[in-house]
Amino acid sequence: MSIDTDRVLLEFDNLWVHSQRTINAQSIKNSKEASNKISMPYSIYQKWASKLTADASLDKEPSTPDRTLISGASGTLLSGQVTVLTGASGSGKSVLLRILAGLLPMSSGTVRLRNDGKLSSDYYDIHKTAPVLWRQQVALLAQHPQLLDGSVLENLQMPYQLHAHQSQTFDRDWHIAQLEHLDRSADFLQQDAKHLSGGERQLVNTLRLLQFNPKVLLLDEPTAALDIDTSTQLVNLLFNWLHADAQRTLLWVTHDTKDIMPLANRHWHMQAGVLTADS
Ligand SMILES: Nc1ncnc2c1ncn2[C@@H]1O[C@H](COP(=O)(O)OP(=O)(O)OP(=O)(O)O)[C@@H](O)[C@H]1O
Repeated sequence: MSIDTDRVLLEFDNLWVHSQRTINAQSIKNSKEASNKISMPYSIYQKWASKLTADASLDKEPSTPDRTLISGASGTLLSGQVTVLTGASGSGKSVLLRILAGLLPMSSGTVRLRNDGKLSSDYYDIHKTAPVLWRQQVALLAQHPQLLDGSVLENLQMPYQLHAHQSQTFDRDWHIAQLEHLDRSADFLQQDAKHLSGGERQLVNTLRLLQFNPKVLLLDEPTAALDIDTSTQLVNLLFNWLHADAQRTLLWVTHDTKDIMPLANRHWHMQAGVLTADS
């Protein structure tokens, strides 16, 4: 299948992100219009959109000076590959991931995702794609997962109530097969999410994302708070997912250069908002 590997799945070009000024009247108007069009986006999108409305003074200059968070970042994510992103705290790694996931507005630049569907364009453009559609394909796994009250099963099924996933069917057998890889029986589905350990919460959060088959998975230090065994299980889960389909890619932010770096195909580094790639 060499024809399918090393293809560009996602590319971003000349991304600039500034604090404050990125939140302007036009970006709010665009986000509201996009939100209206898709009728029921993820709650995180709604929270973000309402925060923009509450925080931003639409036609006024920002009250604090502009700060450049990302300076002209460009890069490509290739199919079947793991790209590791390192950098000091505060260098802009999480900001880059949230931009690529469509969770933060950028000041300028482009992000494009390969489209193998029957639409006329070969790529989805982040600026022209409904956020909920974008996030189905470019998913962000954060360090601290948010679970709802209820069982593991209810947490996994919850996204199917959203408009975006109403045409899809929850696949219990797929989850049970994944749980077997994680040394857990089907009984795990009935556990109360409130009583899960931090590691178990992360596993549930990961399954909740993977069940929708994203093409691009953005990982923001997902193993940072986990013990070694759970961390190993999560890494195995993520690599099984990556290798199950040639049209997938991982971008992995980590400070753990000992365990994760040897698994990487490529290494990027962020320093004060400037992204560089090892040759
Ligand atoms: N929405 C935002 N608006 C303004 N500034 C932000 C926003 N999000 C992050 N920042 C700032 O951008 C800088 C980079 O933050 P970021 O979270 O990307 O760092 P990081 O490299 O992921 O660090 P760490 O390794 O500690 O997680 C920080 O100074 C942070 O305060």
